[in-house]
Amino acid sequence: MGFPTSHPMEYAAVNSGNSAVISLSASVNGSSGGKVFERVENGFPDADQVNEDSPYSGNDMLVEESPPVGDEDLDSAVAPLPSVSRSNIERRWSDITSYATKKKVQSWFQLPNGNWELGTIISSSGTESVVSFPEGKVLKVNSDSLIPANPDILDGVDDLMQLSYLNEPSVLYNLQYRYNQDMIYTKAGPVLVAVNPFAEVPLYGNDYIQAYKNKSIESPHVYAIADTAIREMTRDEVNQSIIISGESGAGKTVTAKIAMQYLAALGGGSGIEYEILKTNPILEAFGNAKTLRNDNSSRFGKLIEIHFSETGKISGAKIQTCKFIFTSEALR
Ligand SMILES: Nc1ncnc2c1ncn2[C@@H]1O[C@H](COP(=O)(O)OP(=O)(O)OP(=O)(O)O)[C@@H](O)[C@H]1O
Repeated sequence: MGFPTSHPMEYAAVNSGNSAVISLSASVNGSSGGKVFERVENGFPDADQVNEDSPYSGNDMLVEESPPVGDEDLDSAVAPLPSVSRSNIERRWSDITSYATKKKVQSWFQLPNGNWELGTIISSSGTESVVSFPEGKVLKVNSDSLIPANPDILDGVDDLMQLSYLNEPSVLYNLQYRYNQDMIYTKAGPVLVAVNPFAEVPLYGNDYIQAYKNKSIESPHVYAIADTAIREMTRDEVNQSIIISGESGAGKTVTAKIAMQYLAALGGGSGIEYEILKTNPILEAFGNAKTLRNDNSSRFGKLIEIHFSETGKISGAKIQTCKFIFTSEALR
């Protein structure tokens, strides 16, 4: 299976980074403060709970050596490795390849052109492994260059933290798997990763806003992030911030507008929300320009403060802009 390069997709991450900021401020007791996120779990099983086959287990591994064989007899071909004993944690964690071999799972291998290719290890002899790739290609590769792939059952998980193996090709594969089904949003713990579809996707509008408001839908979405922010602001009486970051053309401005639409739908009523939304075209008229990466590239940073009254309704807004200092690359 072919796979794009290490950086196949542009993305914007909501709640991480440093480009556009939407700040929600509650008007209660003058309290203020940013959102404090919980620590991200690493997604690996508890060391006490894993079985003895796992690379996370504290037990030494003992496997035997045998010559490599062909594709046709995978069951008997897999597993033979020289006897090794591992005594420290560092070696244990780095020895995922032999675990993969033993478990007959697939591994990622990076081709010279940067693409990741998913293959099946058919034999391994210490430092070298024979890997079979799609279309009958078989390569002998350095075992250290193999990166474990996740089982098929984890394809397209909502949250990258659910992946057993959290590595670059697995993350890219999962994002692409979801993207192919118009699921452009994926969680990475408290962070939302958005892959720019550069096309209309059926994920927005009143029906979706109502669904996220009623919590009848749980898929990762900017609406869900905005919903959490507004609810936590109301509940804890603490100001909230949504930080949207990504490279030029990743979709930060569009993402900010989507978040503002949700906030306007939930906190609207007085009509002021429409005035806030209407500031976007005016700011863009003066501050955007066409570049190689983006036909409508913001040439300034934005801090949008949305103020809420005690009843949870939007009472005002303040938009601050700041100049960017561009490198020659970014100006193209
Ligand atoms: N959710 C989305 N759905 C459809 N198209 C999108 C979406 N997000 C971004 N796009 C497309 O990508 C283009 C670039 O997005 P946007 O202007 O938001 O990027 P940006 O990260 O703000 O870029 P810059 O930093 O250059 O201002 C948009 O004009 C739009 O065509």
